[in-house]
Amino acid sequence: MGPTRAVPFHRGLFARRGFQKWAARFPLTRRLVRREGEALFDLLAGFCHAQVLMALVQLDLPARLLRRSESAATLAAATGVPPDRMQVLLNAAIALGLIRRARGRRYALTRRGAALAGVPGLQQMILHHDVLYRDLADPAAFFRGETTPELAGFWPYVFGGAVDPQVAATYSDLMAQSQLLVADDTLDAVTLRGVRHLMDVGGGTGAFLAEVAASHPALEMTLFDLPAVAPQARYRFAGAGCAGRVRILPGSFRDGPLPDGADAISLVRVLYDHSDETVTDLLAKCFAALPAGGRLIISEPMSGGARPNRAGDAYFALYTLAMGTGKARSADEIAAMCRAAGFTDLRFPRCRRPFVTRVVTAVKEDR
Ligand SMILES: C[S@@+](CC[C@H](N)C(=O)[O-])C[C@H]1O[C@@H](n2cnc3c(N)ncnc32)[C@H](O)[C@@H]1O
Repeated sequence: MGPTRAVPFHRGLFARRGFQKWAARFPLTRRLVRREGEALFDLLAGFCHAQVLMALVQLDLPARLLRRSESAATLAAATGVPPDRMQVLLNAAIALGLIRRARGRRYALTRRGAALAGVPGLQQMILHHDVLYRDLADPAAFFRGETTPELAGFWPYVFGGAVDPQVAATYSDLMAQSQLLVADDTLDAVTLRGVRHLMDVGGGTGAFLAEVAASHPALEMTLFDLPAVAPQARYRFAGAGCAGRVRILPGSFRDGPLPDGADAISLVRVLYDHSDETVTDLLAKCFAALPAGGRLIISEPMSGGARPNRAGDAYFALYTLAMGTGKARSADEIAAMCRAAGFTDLRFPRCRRPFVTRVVTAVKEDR
């Protein structure tokens, strides 16, 4: 047996109980020790925090408390939760900054709680986490790749098979609800000046194009998505008064070339669902479909790459791993794949909320 590798000095020190005890009292280190301890405890308790969030949403408390403040007894009676247990839940929600005590022994939402009630798609997102929870129940086995995650079944289209319209409606609704924030942030980050015709590939039920239509009245648009999904966009475009400007093309980007005619293509939350092989093929098809000078806009949550971030690397990376085929890629990885497809002028515009989406743009060079 070879010699055991020594634990680096300062890490070894921090791991020692005696040092922790001393450092927790010593004036120059006690703040650091407390901060580190709290951060570690927060990680340890994170799954309870998430379940408090889930319980609030399942019991519809954010919507109730958005309307008016309520007493614990009223909330208990309305939800079928015994009063003493409702009190535990309310205290937990107060501790997490979602609920506050209001006058007359009532409870109200904080600003964060109001955002939970009002941000489109957030509650649906939380509710569908029951699946991901089950998938992560044995995390070591999950990371070893020894489990069969359920989440893959929730998003059946990624495997390229036929999609049941009922199932498609469920996931399209979840996507459409959460699309509004993504659309806002994407449109803030990129300019469509000079674009004549935008094709949104994997555009779902049209939430992104409906937002684009509102701010770009002269733009022609095409929505391309699977036959079980794309036709649903009709209703949204009719409601948004832009049906005359949008062509809806049902099809699969796995099956043949993409339709041409657009001078810009957007891929919003599409790449991270798919394997490198599928993404390579899709980017090549985007390149082929665009004219010289055409633009590509990619918007989705991304990994931080060499500098991992909480949203991309401690959430979306696990989510896409559970889906089985997807992958949270960094902006640099996506840019490299775009270059390999022939695109140039790769840009990384700043996004307002990188935990919602990040953007990479590219151009098919005008030779
Ligand atoms: C995660 S959703 C994103 C939808 C929308 N862009 C958004 O951000 O809300 C991915 C979309 O890609 C579509 N999609 C998946 N595979 C596809 C394929 N092979 N051809 C066309 N669209 C596909 C799905 O139907 C779905 O609408």
